[in-house]
Amino acid sequence: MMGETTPQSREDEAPRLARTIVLVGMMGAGKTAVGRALATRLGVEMRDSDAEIVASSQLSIAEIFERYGEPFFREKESAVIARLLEGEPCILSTGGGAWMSEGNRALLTERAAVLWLKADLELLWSRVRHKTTRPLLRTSAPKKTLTELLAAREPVYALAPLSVHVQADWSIEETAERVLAVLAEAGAVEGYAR
Ligand SMILES: Nc1ncnc2c1ncn2[C@@H]1O[C@H](COP(=O)(O)OP(=O)(O)O)[C@@H](O)[C@H]1O
Ligand SMILES: O=C(O)C1=C[C@@H](OP(=O)(O)O)[C@@H](O)[C@H](O)C1
Ligand SMILES: [Mg+2]
Repeated sequence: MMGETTPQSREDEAPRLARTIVLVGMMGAGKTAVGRALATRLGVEMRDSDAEIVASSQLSIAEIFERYGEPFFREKESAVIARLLEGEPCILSTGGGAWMSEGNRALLTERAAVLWLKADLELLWSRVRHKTTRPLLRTSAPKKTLTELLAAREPVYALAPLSVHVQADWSIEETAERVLAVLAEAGAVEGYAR
């Protein structure tokens, strides 16, 4: 009968990505964790530019910075992002510095739906302070370094077309739901019903 929803047609109406969804934002904002939850929620692949670089080089991010320096890491990061954008639409979590490159911004803006996970300093600090995995914070005053990085980068993150201001009392799942709602509103995810 017309208008009746069969199981098959419901399946056809499952949320669908119009383009790859890219999460940008500071270290500790939750790009990797929320990206993973988002991908599970949508039933699509989740890729993380840092994880791709680690897998292909067989070195940790910290080791890459130590041995070859940040410019080398940034080259790899840009190459990984360009390669992943060639594939099927997916969730792509970037490293915090990826969006600082004008070339990356141009490519991502053209080819993907970019969402900034905005987070305040104290929340970021609470999430990164006990980790040793982020070479840029291996300074004598890491909180000051994080503060300065945030101040320098925030105007650039603000160029992202979409954003969600994450809150300390949101779970990873709840954050993913809120991100999804913003993406659906922007038309980046089709067929999403809460
Ligand atoms: N509600 C939350 N949203 C995002 N991350 C959270 C949350 N609660 C705890 N975390 C933790 O914060 C840390 C930083 O998250 P991560 O996804 O690595 O950030 P990023 O990739 O943006 O640097 C991880 O250990 C993550 O599990
Ligand atoms: O902000 C940055 O410049 C970086 C963030 C890290 O990723 P996360 O943002 O996922 O921690 C990682 O790419 C590298 O340590 C550099
Ligand atoms: Mg990450």
